[in-house]
Amino acid sequence: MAEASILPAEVLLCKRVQEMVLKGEEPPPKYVCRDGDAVHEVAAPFSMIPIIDLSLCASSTPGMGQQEELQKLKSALCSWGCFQAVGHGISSTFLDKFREVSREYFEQPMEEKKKQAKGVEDFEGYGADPVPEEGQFLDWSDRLFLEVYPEDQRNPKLWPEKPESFRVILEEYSIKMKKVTELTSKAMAKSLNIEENCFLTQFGERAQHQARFNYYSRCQRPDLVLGLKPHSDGSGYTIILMDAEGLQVLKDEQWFTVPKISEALLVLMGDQMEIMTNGIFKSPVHRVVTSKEKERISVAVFYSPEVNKEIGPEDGLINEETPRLFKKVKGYADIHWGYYQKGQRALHVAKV
Ligand SMILES: O=C(O)CCC(=O)C(=O)O
Ligand SMILES: [Fe+2]
Repeated sequence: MAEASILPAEVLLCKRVQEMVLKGEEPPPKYVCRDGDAVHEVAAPFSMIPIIDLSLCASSTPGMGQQEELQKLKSALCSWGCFQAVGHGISSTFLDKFREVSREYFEQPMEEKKKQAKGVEDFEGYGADPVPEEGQFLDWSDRLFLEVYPEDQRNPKLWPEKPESFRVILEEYSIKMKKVTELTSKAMAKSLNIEENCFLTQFGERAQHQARFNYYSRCQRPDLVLGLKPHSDGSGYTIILMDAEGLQVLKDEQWFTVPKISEALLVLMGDQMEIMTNGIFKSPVHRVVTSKEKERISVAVFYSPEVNKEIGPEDGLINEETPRLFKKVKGYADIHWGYYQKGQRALHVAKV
């Protein structure tokens, strides 16, 4: 432990958490960030984060409960900032296949994963997030980060060739994700009674999809170490597939565990949707806890407006009663990243 305490973050981040666990190493001090806040935790009852049927919201023949579903969607995003999406058009069998191949990727020998290894300060590839600012804690996780859309932004060298089915399945998932983002963006606009394509237009033709495969190794000290530190996403919104509980959302100053629902995708607002909805939808602070018993896998797809596109609150959401809260912003993802590395939120930067 004495030796570990002098290791700077740059050095620790060259090692994979998975390797430390296999070698039976204790979490080094730079990973220790919790101070007994566990007492305030509540496992969210199954029904607290609403389950929304996207196909019902999208149907072009209104009726049959569409208005109620849209109302439920709006209310979920105003309070929780997230919802569990079903009726998204992806079969449970395929979701399981995608979970499985993601797990197989991380369970390969380190030599295989090192083919996608990133430099400590790079973003894309296999490894950990770049070194945070002094004084920030490290996350008990390894991840593979890949650009997915626009297609010309992909870095094929970083798309794993093993497991053999990885690329084909990721490609298929990506195509399906495009449909899910279209359904979701339209449903959100409809729920706010604004033109159904308005968010799609703001995201733009070259909207970004980035996939982040997260592997949270088992941890001997879940009371002291987090899988992912508290943060809000800098995306427009994020679509998360998980294979176990562990993700927690902050609401009314309390952490709530997101239940795992096999057939559902968690859709979580990022800061840019909070801006585009003039603060009506909330971009929630969330974190991932660690577990002694089981490792956890998740795949987050960050859906963000195209690079260099100015975004801002929808005109239809601004009136005398609800005046403009946010300015138009450009390059928000980069601004967000700067604050993220300091363990801070960035949203104030966009406030009027
Ligand atoms: O692992 C999860 O469930 C959430 C991941 C997450 O919040 C992120 O990658 O930004
Ligand atoms: Fe996140």
